Amino acid sequence: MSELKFPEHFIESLKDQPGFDELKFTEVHKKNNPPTSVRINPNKKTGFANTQPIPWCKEGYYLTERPSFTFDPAFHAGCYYVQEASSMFLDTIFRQIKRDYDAPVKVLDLCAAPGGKSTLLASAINNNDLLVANEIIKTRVPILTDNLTRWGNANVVVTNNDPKDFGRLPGFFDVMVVDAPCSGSGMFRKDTAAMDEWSENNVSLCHQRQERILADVYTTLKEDGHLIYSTCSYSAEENEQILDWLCETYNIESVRVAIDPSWGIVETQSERHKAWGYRFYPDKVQGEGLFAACLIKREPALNASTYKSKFQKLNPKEIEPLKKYLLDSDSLHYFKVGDDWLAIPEVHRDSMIALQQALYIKKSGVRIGRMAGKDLLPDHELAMSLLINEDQFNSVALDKEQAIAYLRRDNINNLNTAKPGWSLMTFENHILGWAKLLPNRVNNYYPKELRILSTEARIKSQEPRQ
Ligand SMILES: C[S@@+](CC[C@H](N)C(=O)[O-])C[C@H]1O[C@@H](n2cnc3c(N)ncnc32)[C@H](O)[C@@H]1O
Repeated sequence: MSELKFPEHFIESLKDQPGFDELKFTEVHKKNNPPTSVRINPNKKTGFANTQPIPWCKEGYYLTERPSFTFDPAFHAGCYYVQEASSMFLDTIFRQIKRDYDAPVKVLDLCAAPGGKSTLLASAINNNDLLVANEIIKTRVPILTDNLTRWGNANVVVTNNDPKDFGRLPGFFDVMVVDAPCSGSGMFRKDTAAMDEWSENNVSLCHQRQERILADVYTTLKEDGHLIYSTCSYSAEENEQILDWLCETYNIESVRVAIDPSWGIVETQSERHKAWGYRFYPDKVQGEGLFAACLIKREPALNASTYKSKFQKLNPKEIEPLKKYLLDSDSLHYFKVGDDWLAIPEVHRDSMIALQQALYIKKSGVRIGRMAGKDLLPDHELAMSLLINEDQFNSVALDKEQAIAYLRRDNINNLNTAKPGWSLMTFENHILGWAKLLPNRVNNYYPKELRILSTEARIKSQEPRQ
């Protein structure tokens, strides 16, 4: 057991919290062996040896050991996401409330980078639903877009906005997930450095910021729409007290989530309004600290603004040559950004018009590529997308060594059997990206910014942090 010193006043501040067991909580932090868990992409399935299902998430699994994710091509193909198990509880909440909606839903993930909850939501929604994943901090947007590009869903938009910008879209969303920035105590076991930043004062500052974020974004939720609120903090100020503040400030009701007692999750109620909350303690569940709650807005939203299309009028002749590269190509809306062609399911056309005018969009639907004469210069997003019509492209099956060389953006020659031209590089039937095969060499088009560097830093950064 290693030396462990919690920040001053931390343990005292938790003493009266429901379900808090000081002895067991301290022991589990001393042992410091957090479980490794992954969530499988249901559309790009892959397998792991020796797994155990995570009971509150359909596609979540504990692994008995931590493999080198960096050197696993299936990771880069978007076959799974490395995610802390407690965070996957969103799956239980979302699937439960989704049953109340007959029509397609629009979902906002407000604090989305690096994309753990967004990729979970992308798998839980249907094709006619839409996910908007937003991140306020510009430097954190690329990791979010990369993770969602790998995941492959076409009905996803990534934005880079301040929560108050969503005031331009009153009553737009049916479901809003606010995975708020917090004091981070729930991550102490995995990230002991987080302990240095913890203080009672920081908890109060986080509480104020959480109220501000929720107040800024509240109008974008529809009447009878659901708000899912979560933190990775144990402090009541950031959790149950936020629920009481919401109930006092708005006409909003708490939703009780059905959980199985064997899961070890502690159900709590806020002091004044008895709003339901769900606490994860690492001595009771196989996972890190988390708090989650679900509420439903019971007041009319302001009238939605109307937005007129800014899309260029397109000549159907221009779109025709693109269609063969995509599955379900007649059900898509095509548009151009600069010289690049993009596509999103046609059902989201009006939503795209509103989003384009209200927000700063960083990614929408699938970037297909650009036409050079009659030829398509295909984009990496197309290769990763679930919409790609693979029959239209040559592909080369790489062995593990070649796949890693490709993902490093090294030279990959000796592809003797391959035909010249654009070709998909695959590993065990999973697409990794593009290469252009020339008679005497191979041009590697794997995006430079995604290439494997020799450390594991990139993969670790996929997991949620503050
Ligand atoms: C807990 S993390 C989100 C983790 C993410 N939901 C996931 O599952 O991968 C909180 C996010 O909120 C963002 N954030 C920080 N300050 C914010 C603010 N004032 N408004 C909105 N988001 C903020 C952070 O940049 C961070 O990406």
